[in-house]
Amino acid sequence: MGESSTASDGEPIQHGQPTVLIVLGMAGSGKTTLVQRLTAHLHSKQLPPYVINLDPAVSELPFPVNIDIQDTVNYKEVMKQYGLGPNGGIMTSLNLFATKFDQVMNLLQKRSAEVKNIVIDTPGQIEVFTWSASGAIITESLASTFPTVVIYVMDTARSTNPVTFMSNMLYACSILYKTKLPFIVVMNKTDIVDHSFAVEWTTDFTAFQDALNADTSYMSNLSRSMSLVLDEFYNTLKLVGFSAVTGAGTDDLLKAVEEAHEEYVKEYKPEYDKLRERRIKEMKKKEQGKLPTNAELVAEPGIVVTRGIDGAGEDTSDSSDADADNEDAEEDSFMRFLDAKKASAPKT
Ligand SMILES: Nc1nc2c(ncn2[C@@H]2O[C@H](COP(=O)(O)OP(=O)(O)OP(=O)(O)O)[C@@H](O)[C@H]2O)c(=O)[nH]1
Repeated sequence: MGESSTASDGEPIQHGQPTVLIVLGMAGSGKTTLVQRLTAHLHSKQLPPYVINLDPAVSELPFPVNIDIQDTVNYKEVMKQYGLGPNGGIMTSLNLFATKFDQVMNLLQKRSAEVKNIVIDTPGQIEVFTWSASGAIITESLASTFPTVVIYVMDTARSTNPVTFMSNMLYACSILYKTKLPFIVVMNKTDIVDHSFAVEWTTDFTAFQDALNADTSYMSNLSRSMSLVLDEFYNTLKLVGFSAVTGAGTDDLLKAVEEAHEEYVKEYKPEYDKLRERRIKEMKKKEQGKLPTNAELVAEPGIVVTRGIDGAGEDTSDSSDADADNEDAEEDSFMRFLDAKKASAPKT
């Protein structure tokens, strides 16, 4: 387990509610290096964060971590046992870990008075987290308990083409739709290319149009229209230039995190409070209506020894109740969609 911040008399410092930072981004954008830089900075300010690694396939973590998915789930073993390739292995490992996330939440709640930030590194394959039931479960669990913020990391040097920039921004916007949380775009690697072009493109519509002017392709025309559509997204966007290698922009990033924390409390918390109440009601209903099966009565939970989750039980199931709920909801909505289609189809 990592250290907690301590006062000079050795007593833990009480910090109020911590902010959860979910770090997302395309493979190679610099998520892990950013977490490393941020962690080192916060340690130097005597504010060590609580760090969770959710990437089961990372070979070496360059920062101290409190909870590591790799201590609970063996990704290579998962691939072998389920006959999966690398992506399927990562997805299934995250599913298995999500079934244990209530234990992670208990640990976080116990430590919440002592830490100011909870930092979460996610798998390189961004869709494994953003488009999976387990990613949604983890995000909802965190966001219905703590002020939670998404940090979307972009590689500045690889976004200087306006069409590429637009496709990355559309992706960012789709993640905002999925997570429904305050959103910070971190333009990383500013030691290679300054991010001022991105600030200009997101604040001055004509500057972006000018950048596209030389190009008359279909993608370029589409990007032109899309920049108008994204105007509202850009208006509320917190865009920060950063270099995970040099540390430039760290203060700006922390300031944006503070603002996003406030935004969560004002704008997003009421929705997440409602969601939590609904979940509690659903759980109570399930508990009342469900009798334990014979298997549940005799089952001895296996123990996985982990650095982070003391006494976490090994789980061999491949989906949780919450996963199933989510799938049910998606199936219901798909059935409604089909019914609506059938009803509106011209009669032959
Ligand atoms: N010049 C420069 N290089 C960086 C910066 N941040 C990360 N890198 C480099 O970019 C590469 C990818 O960085 P990672 O931190 O592993 O990126 P990631 O997003 O965690 O990658 P995945 O784990 O594959 O998703 C590494 O070679 C880093 O050294 C930066 O601010 N500046």
